[in-house]
Amino acid sequence: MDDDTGTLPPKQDFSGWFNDILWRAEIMDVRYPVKGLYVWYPYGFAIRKFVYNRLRELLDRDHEETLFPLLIPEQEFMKEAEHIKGFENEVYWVTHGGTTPLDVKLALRPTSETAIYPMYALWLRSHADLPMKYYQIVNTFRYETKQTRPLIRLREITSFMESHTVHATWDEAEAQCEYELGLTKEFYDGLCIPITISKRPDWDKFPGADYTIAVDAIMPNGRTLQIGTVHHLGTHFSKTFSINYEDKNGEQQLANQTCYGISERSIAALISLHGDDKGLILPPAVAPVQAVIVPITIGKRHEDVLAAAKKLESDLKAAGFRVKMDTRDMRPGAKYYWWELRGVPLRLELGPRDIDGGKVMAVKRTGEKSSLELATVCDGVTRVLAEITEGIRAKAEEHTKSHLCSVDSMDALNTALNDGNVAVVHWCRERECGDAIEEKANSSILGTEVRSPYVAATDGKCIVCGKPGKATLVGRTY
Ligand SMILES: Nc1ncnc2c1ncn2[C@@H]1O[C@H](COS(=O)(=O)NC(=O)[C@@H](N)CS)[C@@H](O)[C@H]1O
Ligand SMILES: [Zn+2]
Repeated sequence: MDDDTGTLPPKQDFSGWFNDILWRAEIMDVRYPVKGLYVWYPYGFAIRKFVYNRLRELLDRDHEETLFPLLIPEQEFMKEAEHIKGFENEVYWVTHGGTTPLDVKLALRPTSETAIYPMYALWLRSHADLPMKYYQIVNTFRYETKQTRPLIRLREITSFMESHTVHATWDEAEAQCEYELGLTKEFYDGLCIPITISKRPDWDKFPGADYTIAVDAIMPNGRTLQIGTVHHLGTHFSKTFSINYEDKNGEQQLANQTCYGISERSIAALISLHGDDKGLILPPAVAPVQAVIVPITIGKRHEDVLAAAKKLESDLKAAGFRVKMDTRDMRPGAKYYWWELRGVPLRLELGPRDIDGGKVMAVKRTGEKSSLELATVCDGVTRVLAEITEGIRAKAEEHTKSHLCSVDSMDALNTALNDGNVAVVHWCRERECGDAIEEKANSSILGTEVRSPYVAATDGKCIVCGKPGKATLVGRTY
């Protein structure tokens, strides 16, 4: 879309790199004239399509997809006290239809509990209707006052997956929370994104929830990004919205609920964790173009090379790969740069010598080169793409592991965070020690009950008061 002026900043300058890559790799255009609202370029939207196709595949094992209205009448939105408190400063209101003032103000959904739950109250009658497990992927609106940033903190969240489930008992709802965490782990494994899972402190849980378990990624600069949350809602909302059912004994029971959300932050983490100084590096599973064929047509064998390249392209497409052939009138080197910037995982270079030898040069976006037999090129490409995936995963795991460090003093905590790490401390879970940790180290308590292969769930002395404490993640967040 934009002619290329200059080059991408080094990834070391992460925020400069991230802002630049969004337009250079044609992900999102930030020039839309409303703060916090951004435009998907077609290429970015194609990445979103593959990422969310995968999310739908996982959700559809256990949920059904629905779609609820965007506009929520004030009286429904204002029903649940904690929910209102949590969102009253973030909700956008529609007050007019044309020039006619509306008799009832309508909220633009910041999340859809108050749109969905009045309908759940109509749908749910008997225990036989349970469990109900529905999700939608919609845009939601939050008047964010912290710094907005494309893909990370938007005022229109364009790709908001929200799951809302209803269960007969608290325990069944808890089992669903665990199920959704497992689904989220599988989703992010598919994107080669290492995650930490932890239970948010009470002061940071979702408004109206019994508890919140969050999924965080450690970004290149050591700050953490919350890329998913699962909330056990208990009967908070079913009380407010009269979501009850007749149990086996004919008694009316309040339902127990969960809700669960993932947004385009998943794509922010994908871009940020895997990219390098040359641009994006996309795991083949979600790459709109998995392999680009570049015919080397310098010299007289022009026709042979093009014919062989066309055959290669059709063979690979027939085998189900997403392949493009680049025959633009450009120097090969300029083509390489163009596709590397867009994170295409594999480049196939085909020249006269390759054809004569019945081979094609396979160049991984992660660096290594190897030559594949054209006769078995589909198996070769399958193997090489799998190697690329494992290379991307290993690099991200190494990054995450090396940015987690255990500390047992406030000084060491400050140093760890200033060095761009996430700290593992012991915390007694008392509010005042929590406040001390957050204030003295300018940090956020991410959570306890930490689940990560790189964090030992040990007990120890609270870093503030010395009383028995639990392993706790502390970081600086987006
Ligand atoms: N302004 C925002 N921009 C982008 N993503 C956001 C924004 N606010 C929240 N998210 C993402 O959306 C997820 C769900 O949001 S939430 O508030 O935690 N939870 C809910 O809204 C619940 N109703 C579950 S859907 C968060 O984990 C976070 O990854
Ligand atoms: Zn303490």
